[in-house]
Amino acid sequence: MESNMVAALKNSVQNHFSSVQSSNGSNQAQVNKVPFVIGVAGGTASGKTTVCTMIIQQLHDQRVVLIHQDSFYHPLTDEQLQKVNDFNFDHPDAFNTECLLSCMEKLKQGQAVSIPNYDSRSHRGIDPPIVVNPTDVIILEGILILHDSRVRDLMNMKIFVDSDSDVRLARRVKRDTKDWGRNIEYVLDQYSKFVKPSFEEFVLPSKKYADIIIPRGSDNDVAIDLIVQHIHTKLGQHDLCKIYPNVFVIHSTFQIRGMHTLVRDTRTTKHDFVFYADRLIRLVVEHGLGHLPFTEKQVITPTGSVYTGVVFCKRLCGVSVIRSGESMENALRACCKGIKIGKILIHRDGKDGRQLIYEKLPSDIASRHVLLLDPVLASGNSAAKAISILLSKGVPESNIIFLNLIAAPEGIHVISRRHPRLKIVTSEIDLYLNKKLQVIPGMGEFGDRYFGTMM
Ligand SMILES: Nc1nc2c(ncn2[C@@H]2O[C@H](COP(=O)(O)OP(=O)(O)OP(=O)(O)O)[C@@H](O)[C@H]2O)c(=O)[nH]1
Ligand SMILES: O=P(O)(O)OC[C@H]1O[C@H](OP(=O)(O)OP(=O)(O)O)[C@H](O)[C@@H]1O
Ligand SMILES: O=c1cc[nH]c(=O)[nH]1
Repeated sequence: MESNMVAALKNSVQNHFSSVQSSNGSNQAQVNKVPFVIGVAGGTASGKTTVCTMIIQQLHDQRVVLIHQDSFYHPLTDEQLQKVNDFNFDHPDAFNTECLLSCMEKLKQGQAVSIPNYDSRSHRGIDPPIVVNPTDVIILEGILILHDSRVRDLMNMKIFVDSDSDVRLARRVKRDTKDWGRNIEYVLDQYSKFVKPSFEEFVLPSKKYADIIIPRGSDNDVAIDLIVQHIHTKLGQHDLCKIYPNVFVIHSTFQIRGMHTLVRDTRTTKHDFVFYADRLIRLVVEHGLGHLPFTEKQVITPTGSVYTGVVFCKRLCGVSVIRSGESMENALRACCKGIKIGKILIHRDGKDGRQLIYEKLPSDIASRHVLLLDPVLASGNSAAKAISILLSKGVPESNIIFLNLIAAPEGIHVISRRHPRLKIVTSEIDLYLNKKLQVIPGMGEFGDRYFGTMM
């Protein structure tokens, strides 16, 4: 599982790295979009194909491709063909999963692939193969598509279509006899000998990996609407937010891009840098606070009406990483009156080591939600050290919200992989980290620019 995830992440970073010389000679980032991959599994005749078709229809403004796991059946040998009635088409070994993985790898890298055109009458691939072009959304459909962890790891969303087994059997009998011209005895024999046992042994256990289970299959319009809405939201996000559900980038507007343009401009004066960095920090802090738990509360308004609202989470504190993180304290204090703020000082020790020099944290920090403050996430070494200190004090990982202004993909990978339950809230994700561990394009040394200590 880990290795595939790492491969997917490397691709994502490579995509960010891939740059071309534009006509005016400047270095222009060419970002290949990583496709959003949806897996749709379920028992035979559960309605997977119909669910996929409905999703595709509703995603009409996106480039979507549907890939069937059936295309990756191993072609039967002459010997197997002679005893085809004894062949188990419902066993994971019937599929060439290596071929599926290699096709997916290429598609994720933005390359077109030829997938086998499997013919279920001859039980072999026929010419010509099917050419699949890279798209924004790839839907992988098949009874056992959630069975192999390597295939699951490619997916951003896993769906299981859960239809009643009697309904499925009835549909299967009808389809196999009417559409495929099969003999009823063979259909029922195949069902009891292979389809049902394999469903119980392999298909049903894969349901636990699904993010969404659709009861009643394609009859469930509400579930399909929700799925499509979620896909639309995810497609509008940065690729890293698709990979890591706990990474949040504040919604970009021209106003925010304008502030970023100012803080990133090397000619910006210290005074303006502080002014615009503070404005951006305030937005990140407000956004981060939005990830804290709330409880419902009703109040009476001056018109005598009831307003149903929420109460802010009370048990929280800030922790700033000295020195740049201290620039975020004012914004947090302005939003949360009287909030306790702890401090951590980490010294750069060698290329990637970080050494704790000093910490002063609230004594009851373990029972608080922690807003960890550091405007730049570069290699992730400082953050990793700071987080390890918080965890050692008993703060649950899921209680930490790490707030920063800019984040490099490398830092996001390090922190999100190590701490999947922690949330990262940032205002922009940059392209990459250079050999000097500077964020590119970045904003230079934040602390020097903010505190005016530049040489
Ligand atoms: N007899 C026979 N069965 C096959 C062959 N290839 C696939 N199958 C069967 O096809 C089934 C997988 O397809 P289904 O999930 O029923 O097909 P589907 O049309 O995608 O189903 P839904 O869209 O969910 O209704 C497996 O249970 C296999 O037993 C074949 O060559 N011969
Ligand atoms: O992700 P990393 O590679 O660890 O880099 C990020 C760290 O670098 C900056 O601090 P710096 O060490 O420059 O200290 P400063 O805040 O005193 O400027 C920044 O504020 C982070 O703490
Ligand atoms: O680019 C970088 C990297 C680390 N710290 C910064 O302030 N800027």
